Amino acid sequence: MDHQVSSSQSVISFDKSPASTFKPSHSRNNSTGSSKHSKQARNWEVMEEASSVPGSSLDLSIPGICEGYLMKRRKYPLKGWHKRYFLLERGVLKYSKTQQDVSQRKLHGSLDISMAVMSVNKKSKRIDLDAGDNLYHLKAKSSDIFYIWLTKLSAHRLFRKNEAMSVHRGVLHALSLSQPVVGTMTQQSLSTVMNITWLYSCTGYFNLLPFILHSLLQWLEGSVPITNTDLEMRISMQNLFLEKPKKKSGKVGHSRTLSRVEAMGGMLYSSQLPHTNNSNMAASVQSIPDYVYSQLSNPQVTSPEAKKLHQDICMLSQRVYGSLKSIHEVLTMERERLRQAWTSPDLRQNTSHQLATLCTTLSELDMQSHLTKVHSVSLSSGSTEDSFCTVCTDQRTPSMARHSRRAPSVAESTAEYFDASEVIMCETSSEAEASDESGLSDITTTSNSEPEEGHFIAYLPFLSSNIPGRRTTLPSPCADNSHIGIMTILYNNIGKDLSRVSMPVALNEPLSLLQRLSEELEYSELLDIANNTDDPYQRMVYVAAFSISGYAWASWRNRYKPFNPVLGETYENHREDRGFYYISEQVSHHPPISACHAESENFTFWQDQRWKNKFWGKSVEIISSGLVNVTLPKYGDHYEWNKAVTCIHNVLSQQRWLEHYGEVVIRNTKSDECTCKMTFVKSRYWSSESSKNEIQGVVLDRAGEVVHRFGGFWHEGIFCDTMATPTCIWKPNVQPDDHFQYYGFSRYARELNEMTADLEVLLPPTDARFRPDQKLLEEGKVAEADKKKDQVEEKQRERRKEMAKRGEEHIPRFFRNVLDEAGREVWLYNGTYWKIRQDPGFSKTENLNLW
Ligand SMILES: CC(C)CCC[C@@H](C)[C@H]1CC[C@H]2[C@@H]3CC=C4C[C@@H](O)CC[C@]4(C)[C@H]3CC[C@]12C
Repeated sequence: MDHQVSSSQSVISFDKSPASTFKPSHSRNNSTGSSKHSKQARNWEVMEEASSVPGSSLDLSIPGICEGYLMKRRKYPLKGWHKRYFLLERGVLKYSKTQQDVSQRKLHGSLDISMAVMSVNKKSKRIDLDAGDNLYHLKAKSSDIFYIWLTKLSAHRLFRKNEAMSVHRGVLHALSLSQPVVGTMTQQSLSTVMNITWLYSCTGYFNLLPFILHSLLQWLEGSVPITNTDLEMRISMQNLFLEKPKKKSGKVGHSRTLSRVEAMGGMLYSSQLPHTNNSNMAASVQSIPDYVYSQLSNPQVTSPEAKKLHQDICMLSQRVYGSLKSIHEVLTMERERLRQAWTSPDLRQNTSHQLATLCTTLSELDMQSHLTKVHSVSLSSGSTEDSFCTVCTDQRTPSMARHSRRAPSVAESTAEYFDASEVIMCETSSEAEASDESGLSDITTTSNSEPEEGHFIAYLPFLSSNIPGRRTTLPSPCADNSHIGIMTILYNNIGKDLSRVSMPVALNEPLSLLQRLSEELEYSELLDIANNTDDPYQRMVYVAAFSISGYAWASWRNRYKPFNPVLGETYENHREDRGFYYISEQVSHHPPISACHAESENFTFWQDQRWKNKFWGKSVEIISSGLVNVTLPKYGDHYEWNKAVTCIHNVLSQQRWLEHYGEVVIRNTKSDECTCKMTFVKSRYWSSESSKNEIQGVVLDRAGEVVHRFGGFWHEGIFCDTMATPTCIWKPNVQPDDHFQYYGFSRYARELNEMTADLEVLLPPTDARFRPDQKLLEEGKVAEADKKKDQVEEKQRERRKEMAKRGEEHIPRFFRNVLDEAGREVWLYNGTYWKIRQDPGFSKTENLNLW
């Protein structure tokens, strides 16, 4: 039955102008707004959540099965479509290669469609289902098939919702049975609540569960009543998922009790309603929720049975709440234990011999030998003094240590600035210098060549060092933002470019995207190593590890978004300890483009970040277009690579999580000797947590033969087993214990927005550290920050209008727009920032007044 839809309902009547059958609610925003895209976006419609009238009787009849072939887009990064056999039954869409596979239950995947946002494109006969964790792109061969599926999918969604709603009404009903006449229902009601609770937790809706329990407690304690609409709203918001009970009888368990719930649900519509003191309740179906509500909101309980029921439910709720809390605590502890096991060398040694060898001995020895090499090479590069940016181990005289440094020799501009900053920095004592942070001794002992000279390389990768003089925490912890209805914001702005939507500041972290992008240099030591690795294939492995390391933040940073930089905003990051100078500028506002450039003795790094987002209903995909570039001066290499797709799953809920997927290819434009291909593996719906965030990569020679193989996880580390000895190439730094209270920031991220007295006089006023709303947020003044943010955005709009009036166009100050060899438009650093900073200084030049 190729491309035919079979349905257990013999005739399906459908309307080709589906307005009568379906309720598309919004057009979908598909991109950041090129005209082609917006045209495409107009063809997309987000199907409204199937809704039933509150209080009305629910149609619980099971819609007919629908099955047949559809085209399904292949899983990212694979391109194209393939034919798959689909079966839609009781609101669950399953698929496999053939009908036979489906009937033999050899499934490729399944999706609860009531959990999914459904968007359709009638023109291209496409149906997209986004269930947050799982995304299906489907296409029908003909309009007829398209409309049949659409009808069926809508019917099944409604069915699932009604089913959930009926259970919910059962709960309300059970709770309402506080009248003496139904006092005998106590046990039943309790087990109903128990089982609903169990079901909710089983289906993973921990977020709904505490709400129900909380509301229960509040109600029982006589404070706030549960409102029916509140619960219903939450259920529909969460797309509540409940398996239809199996109608087996006699077995003790949830299926049996559920039948009881159903029976109760049934009772709601029968004439046996409790009505002792409420004559107007009669048997009116419409007014039942009101009745329940009135009971719930009136905790004046009189009968002893009802009191007992209250107490029982109260105790039970508290117990369930308590045990959930302790489960959560145990899981948190377990996670912490695992984290420590991974990071602590002692525990690592206790794990398998192989791991210990891999992680500890080899990696550290290998890294040390590399770094020794790096350092000796740089020392021997014709300089009498240390040409590396090093930090003095003598903590009593940090400024003296700075004096002993000489300018790096690679870039003239860098060197000029370096000298200038030396003088100024030594004159001003920064608050940072007062810090008594230590941690240097650890490092000195592991560095085998430098300590006698009083120097060491500060960027040993596996040993998170406390650089003296930098803050280790933020001025204020982050405010909880879980109450902010992102759903409302997004849905009110459907069809709009999301980057244009102004969001409340409570959703922000106190960093701008320019600062965020500089985090990609957190592990710049990998490039230092690459620039001192003679073997081109090994070199490529380090470059690859560097490209991966720039994604490591994603496990911690899913609750807040960075500030959208204002046009003309800049950000510099001079890291003496890491030896690089980073500068970035917001060069375009719509579409947003952030250009950045970093330079050190061992590498030059630049990229312009243009990204568009695709909002699928539950998840947002961020697709970056600019290439990342790195040159290594010692070998004359110029590497360039694309970025993986970053997906924010469940963007609307607190179960948000980030994933990177796609193929990344690193090419050396100066030589085709070797190429690197990596796959950021997309997690599969049914795969375990432990296989998430995986990366596999190979380094190929000219003939396409594999020379090195590496792999691992972007949140855990990368190993290469084809080197002389299996080597751990990179491992992320340990997160500070209090990271949850501080936006999930790493040590490195906490330092980015730090303003020191010496910096304050050197930075241009356009630097992100001066952005007032961001500063206020950092200090925890959310309301003030919100107000200020509006002002900053308004000022930007005014500036744009003024310029348009004058017929002027904004010209970025430190980057210029050129075409690269492949004809792509790129933004390159014009080399002026550090020069101006040194002479005449930004205080003596004209700067944009951004805020
Ligand atoms: C609703 C809000 C609060 C949820 C949080 C959204 C966060 C996770 C989003 C908002 C903006 C996003 C960033 C936008 C642009 C880029 C550049 C790209 O090259 C890598 C991903 C990166 C860096 C994104 C990472 C994820 C991100 C930080």
